[in-house]
Amino acid sequence: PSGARLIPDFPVARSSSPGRKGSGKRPAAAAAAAGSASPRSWDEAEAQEEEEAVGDGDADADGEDDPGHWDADAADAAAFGASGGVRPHARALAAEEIRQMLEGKPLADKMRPDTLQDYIGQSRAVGQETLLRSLLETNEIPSLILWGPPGCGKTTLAHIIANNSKKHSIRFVTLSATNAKTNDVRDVIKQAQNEKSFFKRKTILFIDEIHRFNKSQQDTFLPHVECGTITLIGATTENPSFQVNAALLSRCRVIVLEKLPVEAMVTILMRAINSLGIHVLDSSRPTDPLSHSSNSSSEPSVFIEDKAVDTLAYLSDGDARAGLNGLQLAVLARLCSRKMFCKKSGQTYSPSRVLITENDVKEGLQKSHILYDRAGEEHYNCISALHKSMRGSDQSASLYWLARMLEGGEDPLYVARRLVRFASEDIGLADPSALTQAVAAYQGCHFIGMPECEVLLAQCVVYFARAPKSIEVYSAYNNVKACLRNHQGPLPPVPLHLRNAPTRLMKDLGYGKGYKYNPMYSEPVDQEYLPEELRGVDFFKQRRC
Ligand SMILES: Nc1ncnc2c1ncn2[C@@H]1O[C@H](COP(=O)(O)OP(=O)(O)OP(=O)(O)O)[C@@H](O)[C@H]1O
Repeated sequence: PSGARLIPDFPVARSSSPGRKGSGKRPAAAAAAAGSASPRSWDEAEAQEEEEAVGDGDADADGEDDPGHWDADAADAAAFGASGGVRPHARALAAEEIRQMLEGKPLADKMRPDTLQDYIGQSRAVGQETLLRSLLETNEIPSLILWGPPGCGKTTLAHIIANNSKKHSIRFVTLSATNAKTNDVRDVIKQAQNEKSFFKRKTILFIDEIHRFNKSQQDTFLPHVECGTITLIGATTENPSFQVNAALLSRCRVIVLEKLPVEAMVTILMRAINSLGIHVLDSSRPTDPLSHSSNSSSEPSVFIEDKAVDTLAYLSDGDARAGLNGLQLAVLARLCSRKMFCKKSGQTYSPSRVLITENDVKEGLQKSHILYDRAGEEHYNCISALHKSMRGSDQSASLYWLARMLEGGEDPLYVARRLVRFASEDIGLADPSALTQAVAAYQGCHFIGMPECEVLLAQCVVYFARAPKSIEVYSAYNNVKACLRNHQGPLPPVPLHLRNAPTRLMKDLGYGKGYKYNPMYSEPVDQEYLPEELRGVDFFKQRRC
């Protein structure tokens, strides 16, 4: 992926990053910091303020003891020398101010854009030339299904539509299929009918995670979408062709949102970083003059390494919520550990700089559980570990890998599908009811969703770990497939006696001739079922034919 080159693996200490110096290329975060990202803040006035050149310093030359703390004098003397790559952004904010801004509501919610202008990426769905964009601009909102991976901006797009609709006196009601009941939907529809008939007001109903509604719950909307009582906007991470009723789907426009690319993630993160008044250290410009902080308070300023931003953008895997929350955790953890550090060492002196390093953001991501990458390698590693643990009849390990996936946000249906496969591949005829168990677990997960379905999967996983195993059928079937693959020349014809003969002509050609209908015989029937050239082959015994 393009993002891979954004995070070359070089040590934290700037003095040991010749690769970056030499390449002359600036990482995405530094490039964004240098100009393009438009600062946004909770306080618009602050964001408008002219950028000031603030802060200076660098990490400890070895970056080991406590890379997050250093003081201006030490930094000046470090390898970075009297120069550095501090990229100025918004007004210098003190660490304490930043900590207060980060407490409470998740950063991702605070940063949720209100307008399409601030909505990053997704140009295929809502770019300038798209139909949806013109519809949104003229406030002609069709019923929509927003389909895309987590954190790519589905709810945000709905939020932007809601903002716009309110300006045009359109009601916007939000329900989440994770906790709404059918009666809640009925109430919304009833109110929408009243609003429509008495006040001629339209209602847009946004249902988050619409795939969690079962088919009959989805049927509740159908007539009301049809007659225009409500405009439905559903958001789903699941393929709507399987998870949304066909009839409902045909009345909605499906908008496919994509995983945010690394560049878009950098822009989103940089906006948050600017809003917080955190400064980015540009490692590609080691000779920039280090200016002293313009922060008037005695509190330290907060800095982040540009490679930390790039790493965050890359590891967030297109999920802006994960990236922003990872940033929030990294900054908060670093600010809190600064306090602890001072306490522990009994210092009264507070370090004048706080640096967020690449390691801090990696830890932040781990804490927000997103290092479990649902689309990438970790997804396959964990399912493989689960499969092997069940095969090895280790029930504890099986439960562990199951929980690792589910707690990491894995789709329970993905796990359930693997269990169906395992039931036949590894247990097979040693316990044929395993297949029934797996299919039942799949259906149960489909009915009740997470988190309730986790115990269904846990039960099935333990059943499978404890079950006797047989690969007899699986191996025999593989032998048959190998036989077909290795066959030279045209495949042998189906023996005439095994062919059906529904017409006179076929009978005349010998179809079905000599076939012995088994139920007519009380003793075992001597009859060939394989093609002539395979006579005597036993796929259950041999590995290859
Ligand atoms: N395209 C975007 N532009 C700017 N910010 C975005 C964008 N997409 C997501 N974000 C940020 O990420 C946060 C989470 O996004 P959002 O809630 O829209 O994701 P979602 O696709 O609905 O995810 P989920 O399926 O997990 O509910 C938002 O609050 C916002 O701060």
